[in-house]
Amino acid sequence: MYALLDPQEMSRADHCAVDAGVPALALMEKAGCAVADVVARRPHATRVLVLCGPGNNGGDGFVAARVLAQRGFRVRVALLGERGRLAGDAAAVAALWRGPVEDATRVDVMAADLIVDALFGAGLARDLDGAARALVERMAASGRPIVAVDLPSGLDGATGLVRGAAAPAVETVTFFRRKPGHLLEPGRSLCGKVRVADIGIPDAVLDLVRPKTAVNAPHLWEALFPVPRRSGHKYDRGHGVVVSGGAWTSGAARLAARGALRAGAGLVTVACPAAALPLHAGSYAAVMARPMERPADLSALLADTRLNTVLLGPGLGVGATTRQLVAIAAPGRRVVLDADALTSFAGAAWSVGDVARQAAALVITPHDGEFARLFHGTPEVLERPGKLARARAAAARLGGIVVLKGPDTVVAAPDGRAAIAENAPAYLATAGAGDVLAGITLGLLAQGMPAYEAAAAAVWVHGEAARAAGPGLVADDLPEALRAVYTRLYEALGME
Ligand SMILES: NC(=O)C1=CN([C@@H]2O[C@H](COP(=O)(O)OP(=O)(O)OC[C@H]3O[C@@H](n4cnc5c(N)ncnc54)[C@H](OP(=O)(O)O)[C@@H]3O)[C@@H](O)[C@H]2O)[C@@H](O)CC1
Ligand SMILES: Nc1ncnc2c1ncn2[C@@H]1O[C@H](COP(=O)(O)OP(=O)(O)O)[C@@H](O)[C@H]1O
Ligand SMILES: [K+]
Repeated sequence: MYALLDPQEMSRADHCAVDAGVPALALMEKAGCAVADVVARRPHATRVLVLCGPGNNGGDGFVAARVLAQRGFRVRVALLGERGRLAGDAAAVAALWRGPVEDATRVDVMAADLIVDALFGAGLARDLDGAARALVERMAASGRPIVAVDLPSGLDGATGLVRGAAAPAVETVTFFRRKPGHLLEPGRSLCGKVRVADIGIPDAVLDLVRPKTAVNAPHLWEALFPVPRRSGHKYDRGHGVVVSGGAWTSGAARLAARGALRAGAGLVTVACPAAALPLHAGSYAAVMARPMERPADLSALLADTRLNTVLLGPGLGVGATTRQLVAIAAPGRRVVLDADALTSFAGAAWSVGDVARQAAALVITPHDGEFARLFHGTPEVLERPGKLARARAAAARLGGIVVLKGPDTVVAAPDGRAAIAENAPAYLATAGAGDVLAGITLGLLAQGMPAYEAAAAAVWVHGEAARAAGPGLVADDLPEALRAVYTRLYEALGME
């Protein structure tokens, strides 16, 4: 359900299934039938044009065409490439198609109510160009509803990036499990509704394939989610510290502190310049505000070892003082770096690697801009194709957890595990939402949750809180909306 397989992993799953005795042709038949089922359920589609490519994606198209014709649809098939060059299972199923096979480079895409895009799927090997690209562009311009087989052709299943061109589908039928490209933008927006068809690959093959990417959902972290115990007290639930900027920029730290408390931290202290004290004290009475005029004041505050989890960044200011505060906070503590704390290390990712080595745990929560600044001059991270690979490379480079935010937030660990979020509504992109996320992460870390799971859980509950708050959301609503999310989670996790 939740595993995401890149094309290589999917190919391994396919081979494992065949080794276990499932005939490859049967997989293709089921795949094509699943596509036909989806097409048959679409409204007003009697004339169906199936565009088949030269590989097995095209094979699925031939099966779908045959099944739809048997069900009474008026089906035309057009092939990109020469029929004589079809091989293996694709050639076998093409031979079962009794109707004409048109030349896809010349076919009139407008003479159809619906187009089945079976040109390229997992085997996309390079950017589309020439006739293939022109065909995809004609398909995209046709305005006809498109049902994509496995992936919209031209979309890279591993990265979610478009290679040359891709036509937006109304529905995409994929097989066995979804692929990262179905969740990562722009892929997600191009796929339309994604349906996963069971084609007879046994779930047990996942034990052999061992995919490292998953949808971010409670299954990943619920076993480690901190649920209050009847016999517990607040000190069991950690003490988080938010390091705040001055009065004018203290809103970000206030949002973070609220997020941390609502996420279940036992206590939250804000360390701030004196001018910001009344603002913090008046925000949530439950937040404790402590004066911090100079970095030494933070050292003094953190001398109490119970304050073992610290967030730095939101509204903190960019520069040497922030770097100094990070250096004070990191040793032996669980640390979240966001916003200004990341920009303070622009082009110096190695320094953040040092922070990770000193800290008990490190989570960074950049958006794309902060990520690009931090890893400026680190091509082995920035030049990786796609958000998932970049986040993974960054986590490996730093030795810490990377939360690369956006509509498709990726959480990545140094060991290669990664989770992609799919529950964030578009209206979550609002000023201060990221500050609340950093605070929720702090709150979960303070409660002792392992860093990868804490970061993934924070992203998920943040998205759920946005949905619970609904359209018109402002960041201030998010900590309040967490209550409904926690109520459901605690119930599901069996709170005493
Ligand atoms: N795995 C499974 O369990 C199952 C998989 N199934 C299905 O198989 C699909 C994968 O099939 P696949 O591996 O044959 O690859 P596919 O996507 O058809 O493309 C390869 C062809 O495209 C060509 N080509 C590539 N890039 C190109 C470009 N830019 N421009 C032009 N040409 C390009 C490439 O040519 P070449 O690179 O060799 O020159 C080759 O001819 C998968 O998506 C699913 O639908 C199902 O049947 C159920 C079971
Ligand atoms: N298009 C989008 N759809 C859903 N969520 C989004 C989208 N764009 C951004 N987000 C989320 O909104 C939040 C914005 O955080 P950030 O960029 O740090 O903003 P701020 O600094 O204003 O808090 C992040 O949690 C991010 O994942
Ligand atoms: K396709």
